[in-house]
Amino acid sequence: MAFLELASIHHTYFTEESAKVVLENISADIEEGEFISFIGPSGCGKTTLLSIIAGLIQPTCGEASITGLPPQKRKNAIGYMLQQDYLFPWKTIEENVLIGLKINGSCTQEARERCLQLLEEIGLSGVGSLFPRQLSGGMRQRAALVRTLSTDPLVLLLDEPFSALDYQTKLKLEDLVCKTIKDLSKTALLVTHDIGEAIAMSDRIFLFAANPGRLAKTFDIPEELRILEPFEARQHPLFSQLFQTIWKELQLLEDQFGKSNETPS
Ligand SMILES: Nc1ncnc2c1ncn2[C@@H]1O[C@H](COP(=O)(O)OP(=O)(O)OP(=O)(O)O)[C@@H](O)[C@H]1O
Repeated sequence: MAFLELASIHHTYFTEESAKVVLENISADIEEGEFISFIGPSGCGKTTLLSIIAGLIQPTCGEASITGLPPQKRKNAIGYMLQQDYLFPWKTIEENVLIGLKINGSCTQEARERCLQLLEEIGLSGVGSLFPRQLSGGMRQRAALVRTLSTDPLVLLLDEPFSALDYQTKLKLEDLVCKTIKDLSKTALLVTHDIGEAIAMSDRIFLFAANPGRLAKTFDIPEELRILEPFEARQHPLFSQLFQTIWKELQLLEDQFGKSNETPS
């Protein structure tokens, strides 16, 4: 039995005028500790699928389930990190990082120390008393990662967490986030538009087709790349081969998506 199971998920958004089928028959098994990236044309439903996995949206049909976890333990099983850091500007970094624990009523001395340790490991020692405005975008996003990890979730959902950062910061953060996630043995699902980022960080890539969103292909990242840090993986000859293969597949899907969106004359 898989750790995280997506079972025949369909989702339709209903508005007053119409019903839009966004996801169709998404099924996949994800193992504990796997890092999976979701890529696909804009609007194919990647964020909707993450929201379903997070339990923020109830799918029209099907189910996303974390096996072996009783319902009362699922509440804190998932951490969600977004493109924007959403740190509270009036709170210090330490207060921001600990906020999830406080809301949960689980801000024990041990949990607090674990968070502060994580801040240090992620290169943010000494910034706990500063306010978000006093940090760079990359530092704020690192603080947001620590906040996401503070409640010790089993599954991390990462929705384009690096897309608002400059290229150099993004590359550095990819290495750091990958290492942190591996060291803590978390299961991670990343939504990205960056094929290189997906190849460099993941164990597998799910390529989605659009209109309606469905799982078109799965790519297993070769062992030679998976053992490398993302930055090193980008230099490996297999990286560019895989990049080209996925790029071509994505172009085909985007062409099909474009055609399916054309209105007949
Ligand atoms: N609350 C909503 N109500 C109605 N339609 C919605 C809602 N949220 C998203 N949609 C539509 O569902 C489709 C999928 O959206 P979603 O954000 O999941 O796609 P995505 O693949 O993450 O897109 P992108 O890559 O551009 O971020 C889009 O057509 C979007 O307009």
